[in-house]
Amino acid sequence: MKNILVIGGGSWGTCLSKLLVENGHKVYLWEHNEEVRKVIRDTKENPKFLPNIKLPDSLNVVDDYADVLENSEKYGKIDILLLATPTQFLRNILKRLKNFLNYNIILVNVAKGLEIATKKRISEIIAEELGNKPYNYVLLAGPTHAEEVAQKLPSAILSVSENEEAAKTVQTTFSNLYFRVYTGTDLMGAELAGALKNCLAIAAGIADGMGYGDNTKAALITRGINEMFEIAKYYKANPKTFMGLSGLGDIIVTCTSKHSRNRFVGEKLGQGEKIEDIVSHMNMVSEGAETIKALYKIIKENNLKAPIFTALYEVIYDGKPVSELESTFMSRDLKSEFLS
Ligand SMILES: NC(=O)c1ccc[n+]([C@@H]2O[C@H](COP(=O)([O-])OP(=O)(O)OC[C@H]3O[C@@H](n4cnc5c(N)ncnc54)[C@H](O)[C@@H]3O)[C@@H](O)[C@H]2O)c1
Ligand SMILES: O=P(O)(O)OC[C@H](O)CO
Repeated sequence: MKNILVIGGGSWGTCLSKLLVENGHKVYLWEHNEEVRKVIRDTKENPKFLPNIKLPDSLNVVDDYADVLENSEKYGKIDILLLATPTQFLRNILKRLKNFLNYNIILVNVAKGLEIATKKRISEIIAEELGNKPYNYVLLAGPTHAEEVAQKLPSAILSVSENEEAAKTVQTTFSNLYFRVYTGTDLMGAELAGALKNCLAIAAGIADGMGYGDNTKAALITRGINEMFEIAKYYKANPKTFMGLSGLGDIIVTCTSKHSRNRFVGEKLGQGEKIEDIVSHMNMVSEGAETIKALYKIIKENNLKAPIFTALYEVIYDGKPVSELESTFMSRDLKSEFLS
């Protein structure tokens, strides 16, 4: 049995808290939104972020994560700290959290994105903010929508870390008969794959929203993966990771699922809605709509060949019509499939 503190009670943090309690661990959940915290505590449900799912009675909802880390005699020593906070909010959490990390802890992150202001990956943000605090960083990423995991529908995910022992500890802590965890070591590849697939899912959603068929979407996704390889090459990430659970697996689910927030944003864009209106009516986060801002800068500054991602940014934020995505995709010079 492990003592686990979850920071972030959105869909995924709530779902994983449930799973961890079911796996026999003691779980403390802190959620940013005070009203949501109260509702989870009082009703053992999270209707805002994970509706129609009963949460275990023994899930502990806390009002301050710092209190849990500071009072080990009351809560027990925390073994694993699970960060389930969207990318753009993470740095602020870390700035406070670092004051309470005083022994070696496993830090598991489940967010997938790049920080807009710095273009950094989450492991870089964490390293920057935590400095020389002792921790082992693990990313848990793969094709896992909270709505399905919470219903115990069989799912698989990757526990990836530069520290293999930490990845294995996370594997055994989270695995059960409906949640199969594999281990890996290519942290950068998995981080990039998770961040970029959210952008690709918006493009796939645009194709849905514009009324195109399965052929169009399959072609768009495949050519998008080709652009992801270009970006992986720039980062010197292992392209094999892009074909694993955190890459292809998550691309399939996010580009096709009715649960995907990123695909949904694309669908609405494809139907002619504006990004501000779409996101302001969503409870939940679309990481891709934020990450594309950082990705666009990376593509431009480094002259990377990524016409789909470039057109996607320009459609969302530069006022170009959604038809721009189609013309970028279909009307460029004809060429061989693999150029390099
Ligand atoms: N939902 C899923 O199925 C799923 C699966 C895998 C990974 N993820 C990733 O997990 C991360 C968390 O997403 P989610 O789906 O659990 O969240 P969500 O979209 O369901 O909810 C948004 C969360 O952000 C919090 N938030 C809003 N403003 C904040 C602020 N200023 N500071 C801190 N927190 C704030 C909300 O309180 C809430 O917890 C994202 O990176 C997402 O891509 C989600
Ligand atoms: O709902 P999305 O599009 O944010 O995707 C959530 C997860 O990353 C799926 O694995």
